[in-house]
Amino acid sequence: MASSTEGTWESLPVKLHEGILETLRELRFTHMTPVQAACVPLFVSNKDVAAEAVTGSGKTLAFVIPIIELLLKREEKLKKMQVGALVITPTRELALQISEVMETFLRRFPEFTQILLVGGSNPAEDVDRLKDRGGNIVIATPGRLEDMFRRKSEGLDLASAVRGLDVLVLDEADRLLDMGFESRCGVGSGAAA
Ligand SMILES: Nc1ncnc2c1ncn2[C@@H]1O[C@H](COP(=O)(O)OP(=O)(O)OP(=O)(O)O)[C@@H](O)[C@H]1O
Repeated sequence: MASSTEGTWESLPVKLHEGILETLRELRFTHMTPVQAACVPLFVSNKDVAAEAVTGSGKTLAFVIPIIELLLKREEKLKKMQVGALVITPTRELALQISEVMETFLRRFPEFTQILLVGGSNPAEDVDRLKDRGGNIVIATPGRLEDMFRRKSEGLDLASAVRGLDVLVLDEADRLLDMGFESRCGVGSGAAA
């Protein structure tokens, strides 16, 4: 378990949505970890954030909570095929972990859908899932994500879906860059962890 600080979630200068605070109480996460205390207020205030922290320091929540907060602040409701947040992470295991944490918090925000796009399954199934259910929050590994961007002939226009993106998170950005991600995608604003 991550080591926590003296700061409670309620003590942040930016007030978190009650639905998020309720989930935190349910998880018995009373205090923030240092990386959460440093990142959440900046991220929620629309600042670009780059964080470096050791494994197990609570990085996941440092971006999962701001993603939901920022999507809640949007003036226009996200449509089914509109991606508001994109999280790119180097491995399937990390993507799955992030998606599980996101799922826990989204239980109180059923208005947002999330989709996990990772290798190891038939890409045609991901195309169908995306076309069918859409995804306001996409959690992906780089290879499968790139593949989904090339599926326009199958009726999936992911490039248009990400046009109004509010948040981009590059999880384990150093590993993503080692994988050659930089040469394939333009990196926009958001967070790198
Ligand atoms: N504020 C908190 N209070 C108590 N436990 C927490 C808190 N934030 C996160 N945790 C727990 O600490 C553990 C580590 O958190 P997390 O997986 O987010 O770390 P991480 O830095 O992203 O790790 P990794 O580098 O493996 O991705 C998880 O079990 C998580 O549920």
